[in-house]
Amino acid sequence: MSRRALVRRPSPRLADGLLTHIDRVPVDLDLAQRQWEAYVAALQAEGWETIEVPPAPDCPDSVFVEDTVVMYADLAVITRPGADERRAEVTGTEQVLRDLGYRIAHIEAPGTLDGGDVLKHDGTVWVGLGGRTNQAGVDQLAAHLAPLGARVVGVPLTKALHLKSAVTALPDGTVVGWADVVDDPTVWTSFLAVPEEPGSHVVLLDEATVLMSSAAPRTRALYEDRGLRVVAVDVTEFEKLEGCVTCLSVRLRD
Ligand SMILES: CN(C)C(=N)NCCC[C@H](N)C(=O)O
Repeated sequence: MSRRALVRRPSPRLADGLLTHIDRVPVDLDLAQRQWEAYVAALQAEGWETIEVPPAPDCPDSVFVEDTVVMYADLAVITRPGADERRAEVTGTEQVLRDLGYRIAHIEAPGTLDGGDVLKHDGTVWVGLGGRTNQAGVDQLAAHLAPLGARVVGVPLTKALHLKSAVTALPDGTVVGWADVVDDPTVWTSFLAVPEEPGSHVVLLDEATVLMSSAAPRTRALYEDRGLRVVAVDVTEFEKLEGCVTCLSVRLRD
């Protein structure tokens, strides 16, 4: 199986990115650029080929490329972001995926859907509803993915920006989350509350390895005790903009 991931370098306007649940604090652009390069290098060191979506310098949040598409098998569902300010970001992602040979579908108005609201594991696709994603967006995603055998489940989300701001899944399907912002943990048969907010976001690099923020050392230890290998990266400048490790890439598996 080839392992490729989309990434998009930070805009010079990164510091103007949208904020919903946290207060604005100064962002160090040079540090953000170095952290992004280290994030890309970490993916590459783990055997992932990275493909850059052309930069979108006028879009402050464009580094958060995860929000522009939902990948499922050979299908790329291009999103319609819930924030007007982010709508222009999808064009570059669509072009790259088209050139790579993926089938393309779109979320259309009145639907809205952000990739950060979509958590996939083993044929089930949970979609956070209540922030950037609406019911029409969930319904359209379900229609696009049904022929591929996916089961799409809308889940309430009122306390965090995106579903993956609140929960992600470990390789064994355990859903890990920061309990304060999880509306209903009973959605998942196996839910594990983690001791630090940045620890609730993992990117699966392979069946035994996760990428996570270095700002959650106790959660890292918890994952290592479960037998996982952890790759940790500094993403402080993106965390200041309500981003996390998942938002900075889109994994393509085929
Ligand atoms: C899982 N997460 C959090 C994401 N996929 N995206 C983060 C986007 C942050 C951006 N400032 C915004 O407000 O859109």
